[in-house]
Amino acid sequence: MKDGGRLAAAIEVLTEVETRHRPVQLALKDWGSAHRFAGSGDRTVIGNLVFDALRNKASLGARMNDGSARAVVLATYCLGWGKGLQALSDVLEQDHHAPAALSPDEIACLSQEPDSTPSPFEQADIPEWLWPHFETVFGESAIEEGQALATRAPVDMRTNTLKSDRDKVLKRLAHTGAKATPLSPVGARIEAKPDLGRMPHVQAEEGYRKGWFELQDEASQLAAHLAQAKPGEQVLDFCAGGGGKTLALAASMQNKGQLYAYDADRLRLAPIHERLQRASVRNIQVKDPATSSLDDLVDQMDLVFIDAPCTGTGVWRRRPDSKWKLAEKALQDRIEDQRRVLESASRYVKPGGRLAYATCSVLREENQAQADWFLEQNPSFQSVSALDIWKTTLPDARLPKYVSDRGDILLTPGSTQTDGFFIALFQRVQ
Ligand SMILES: C[S@@+](CC[C@H](N)C(=O)[O-])C[C@H]1O[C@@H](n2cnc3c(N)ncnc32)[C@H](O)[C@@H]1O
Repeated sequence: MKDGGRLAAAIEVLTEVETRHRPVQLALKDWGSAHRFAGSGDRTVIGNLVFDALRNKASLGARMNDGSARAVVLATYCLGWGKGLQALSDVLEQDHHAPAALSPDEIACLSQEPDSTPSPFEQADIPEWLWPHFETVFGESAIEEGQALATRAPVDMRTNTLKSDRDKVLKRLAHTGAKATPLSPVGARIEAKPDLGRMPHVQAEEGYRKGWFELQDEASQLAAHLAQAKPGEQVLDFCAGGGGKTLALAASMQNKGQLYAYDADRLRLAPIHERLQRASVRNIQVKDPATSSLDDLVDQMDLVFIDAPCTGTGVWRRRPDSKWKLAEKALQDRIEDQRRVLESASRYVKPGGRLAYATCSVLREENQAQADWFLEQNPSFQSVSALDIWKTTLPDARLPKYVSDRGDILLTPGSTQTDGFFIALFQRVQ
């Protein structure tokens, strides 16, 4: 395929996502199945166009005076990827599979800066209703943080220290350009490639199959690290889902002590078994909500980890379609879910034990406000500074920018080049 056909395909897929509310990965897959002649290189470019158009939909829509799929895909190619107006015009005119040639209005928008400054939410590439929420959290950096959430994410991996070490993983992945992550002591990173670039499929690597590393963003690695699960402890991962944090906690525990993985949704737990096996985790009991109870764990845990259900505003780099689907009602629902989870999970912490609360959201309502609420409701818990643990256990890592008075930490793409992630720690004092 030439770029003209790829642009047409990207517009078709994006239209499908927006008008029929199809998840972007599914829409891309369906397009691929219906167009078998397209090679893997074509699919990569089409996918990159669709994802980048979604990431920058508000700013490109403002620039084009038109938020349609055609307008934002053409603007992605011309402006976002820096191909320029001439190259875009040539591509549209020389390929009969290409979308229609540029209109005079489109040429005008693509060739000159707009007369008026776009609104802050458009510059930040976030939904309008979320702008005040971003301002509350980030103040003067709100546009910058929104823009960082609209960039491509790297591929981050966590070394499974039960089976390997970071040097060995980096050596094995040398051909991919993987480098040590700057903050997590067990992380490896392949930087995002620009424009047409394709990211390597690291799950096909021998090291992955052997369980030497897991795919995991550096922020998630740091959240698990800050919880400080220790060998010999009794630890409950209360929202274990597919087991990303469970595996990191197990590695910290060096397979010693007892780790329990629970999730209210048994379907979400399903992938955990295969992952635990590949990673050689042995000190674990998976608690299926349909068949097992946690009653005997009440007041028994040294550490309970809550990777709470949330709006996912911190992972928009990876799921840009979710950015435009998020509704205020969903935020309210997640706030209620989080309170329910905090109330239930905290019952398992023993006197003197710890509770870790994490979300992949950047919104105050889901983060600091929930930590405030929990402390108000539960006088038997007090706050523990995650920042102090960062300082003592990550002495070489730059300090995070967004830290609350209590020492709760918010990581962001703009400040730590990670996903957006919040972590607060508590200790049960009585
Ligand atoms: C952010 S996801 C967890 C991701 C997972 N920890 C990982 O690292 O792959 C949040 C999880 O919380 C679970 N959840 C939601 N409400 C819950 C509840 N009341 N009790 C336990 N788990 C709950 C959801 O099913 C979902 O799997």
